[in-house]
Amino acid sequence: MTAVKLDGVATATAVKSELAGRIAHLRANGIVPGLGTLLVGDDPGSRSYVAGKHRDCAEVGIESIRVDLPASSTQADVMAAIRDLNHAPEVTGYIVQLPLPAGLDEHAALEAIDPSKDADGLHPTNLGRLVLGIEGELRSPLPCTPAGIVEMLRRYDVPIRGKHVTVIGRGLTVGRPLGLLFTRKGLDATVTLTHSRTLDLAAEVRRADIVVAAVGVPHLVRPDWVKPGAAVLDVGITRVEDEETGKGKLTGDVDPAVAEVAGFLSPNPGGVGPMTRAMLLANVVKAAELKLGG
Ligand SMILES: Nc1nc(=O)c2c([nH]1)NC[C@@H]1CN(c3ccc(C(=O)N[C@@H](CCC(=O)O)C(=O)O)cc3)C=[N+]21
Repeated sequence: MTAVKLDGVATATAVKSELAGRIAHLRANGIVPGLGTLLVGDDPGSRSYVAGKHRDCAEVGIESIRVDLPASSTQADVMAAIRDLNHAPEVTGYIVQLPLPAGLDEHAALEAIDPSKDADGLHPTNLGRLVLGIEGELRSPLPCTPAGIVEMLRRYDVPIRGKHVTVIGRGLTVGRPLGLLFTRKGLDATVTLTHSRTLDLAAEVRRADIVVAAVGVPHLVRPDWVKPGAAVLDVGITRVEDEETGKGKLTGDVDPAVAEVAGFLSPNPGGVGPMTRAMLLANVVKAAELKLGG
């Protein structure tokens, strides 16, 4: 058996083309959506992610505003930049690129974001609304990677209700909010949220209909861990050296041989990453529509 590929590039393209129409409607009504990014320091990975977000915005008609601070910035510098973004009228939503350089307080930075401009859905108010599980159309942004995973599963008609989901990793941006999202009314999955102290990870993965691996351990998930036919989403990414060429390359958390057992598998790169970026754009559009009163 070979798994159906959960194609994040194609699915993100579909999401973006749907957003383009909504953006045109906003602009016709005098609202120009604008995404701000705050990048502190010069980590090459973070720089390239931020550059990608600005390219995505240009593609769909969202303005983008880039704020870059040096690695030597103090907490006060970061907080001042956040205050400016909160007040900038052309910025309808923004993100603080994580991780911040060592020594800076990420929680303080996230808490200072105006929740109505929180394009990542990581402000405590928005995470709190996710915990509260407000029914119906959610009026607050969802964290982008969890939202992208659910959107991808929906578009491939992968059943979720009543299914067993095993999430590997309890981090702020993926595992922790994903557990909350999958167990909400309407999605109704049963979730096992695992982490580095889980005693028998293989057993927790074997019982899952949907596996989400978000830890950054290359090829952690082995084919003999996966229930035949399960959907496997490979989120974690690690830069490793290619043994033959000596060049850097990206490796996911899932052994590629899992494709022989799984029913659905997201490649990495080309899977959840592009969906994360598409959902960031969706959050910006949603926030701008709320401004319009939609
Ligand atoms: N405030 C904040 N919000 C984030 O959403 C956030 C963050 N900080 N810090 C870092 C992580 C990581 N992240 C990725 C998004 C897309 C790809 C992506 O599109 N990757 C491509 C490959 C890109 C490449 O080649 O480097 C792919 O999977 O196909 C990767 C990683 C968002 N993050």
